[in-house]
Amino acid sequence: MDPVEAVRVNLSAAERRVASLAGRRTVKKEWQAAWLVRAIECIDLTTLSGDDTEGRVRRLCAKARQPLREDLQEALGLANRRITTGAICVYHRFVATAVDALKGSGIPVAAVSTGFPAGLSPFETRLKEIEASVADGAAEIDIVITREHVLRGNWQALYDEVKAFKKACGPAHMKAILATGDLQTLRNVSRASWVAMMAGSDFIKTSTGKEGINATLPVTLIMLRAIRDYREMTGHVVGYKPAGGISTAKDAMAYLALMKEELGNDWLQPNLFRFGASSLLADIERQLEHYVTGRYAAFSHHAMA
Ligand SMILES: O=C[C@H](O)COP(=O)(O)O
Repeated sequence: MDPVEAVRVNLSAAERRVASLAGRRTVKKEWQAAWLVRAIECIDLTTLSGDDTEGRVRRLCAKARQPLREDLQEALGLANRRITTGAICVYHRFVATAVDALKGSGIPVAAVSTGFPAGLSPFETRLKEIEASVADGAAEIDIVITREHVLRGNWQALYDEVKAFKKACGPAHMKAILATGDLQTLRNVSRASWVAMMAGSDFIKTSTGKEGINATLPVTLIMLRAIRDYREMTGHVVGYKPAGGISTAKDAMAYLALMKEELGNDWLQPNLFRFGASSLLADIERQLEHYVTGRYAAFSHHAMA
């Protein structure tokens, strides 16, 4: 736990670094369109509502297969490119439905398991939920950590928990949701990131989307630096997923710029970067339509599910 104990974070430097982002990097016209297409390919298209239904999940899967209207894709000169979202993200109950709806597409299904969003159901139940999601065909499992372990500084307990979740995932990729809005300090965010990576997480993810504060750029900076330092120390490459409240093309551009500057182009691919988002795609499609036609469509023209 030495690297975990050694973590220090300079809050004002992190805020300054993030604040300078918009002034230093502007991406316009065809470059912006290209970045937005890449953003689409990195979306975990998500529905995590109490009123989710099989019908909604099937419609979302159809959208994941064809996230950009054909005429827009053609106008962007991408008619021959197969564009899909990075994954679909659903509750365990809808994994089998999504796997069926995505058959033949190669699009993975991610399940939020382990008593999402609070992660407070019995430990054995959480392990069984992971196993059930994998058995139903989930290729990716988004686990939630026990925040109390972080708040009490019980890093060994956090490590043991995440390690057990990873084992239960078997061949499925594991994304560890840190629920950063609950962790009180950026130092805790960094320490939890280290522990989650040491315990074998394939991705670290900010939020469930249900905390009071979800993904932010300062939190992202801290998590990306942890990923970078962890790679330097161990050679292990870990992906990043900001989630919750990312709903505009402008937000997406800021995250992509930070990824590029902090970790480089390798992290601008769906194997190492995902947006967890339910409504981001609609705004990106709207911006791309504006780029192609010069007009903005109503949000309802780009309905999600
Ligand atoms: O993991 C994904 C989040 O739950 C989605 O959050 P959002 O609905 O704010 O986009």
